[in-house]
Amino acid sequence: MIEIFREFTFEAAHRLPNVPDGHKCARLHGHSYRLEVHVRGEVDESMGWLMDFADVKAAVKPVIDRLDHYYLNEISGLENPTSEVLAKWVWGRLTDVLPLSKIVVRETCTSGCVYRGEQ
Ligand SMILES: Nc1nc2c(c(=O)[nH]1)N=C([C@H](O)[C@H](O)COP(=O)(O)OP(=O)(O)OP(=O)(O)O)CN2
Ligand SMILES: [Zn+2]
Repeated sequence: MIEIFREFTFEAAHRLPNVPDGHKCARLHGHSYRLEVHVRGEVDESMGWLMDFADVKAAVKPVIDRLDHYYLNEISGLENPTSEVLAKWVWGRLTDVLPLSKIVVRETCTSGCVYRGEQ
């Protein structure tokens, strides 16, 4: 078993509607999000790879296109767009097309979320 990953970036705005009064994240703001999509499986011996990185990119493109330069709160399922909710949402959009092992969402250089599916 081996794991490969590809990293993506997108810009998006959000606010967190359920935080306590006065919390800064209740205000509209934006992030340069970074998204890692990890897939796992066996190496194809003749190719020497699990799958082509380009195929990972192609599978994730519709997800990035749905998020990039949007107001996340307006997207169905992202009404409360925390990193955790976003990671699960991405997993849900990709689980039928890629052998996922992990989704990593980074909101900032220092904060993010890792989702490994329901285990
Ligand atoms: N568990 C979570 N906590 C927070 C989330 C989240 O998605 N999950 N999101 C936020 C905000 O979106 C915020 O914009 C990012 O948080 P934070 O790292 O605290 O922001 P800063 O870069 O401004 O951090 P400072 O250390 O205050 O500079 C908040 N929490
Ligand atoms: Zn934020």
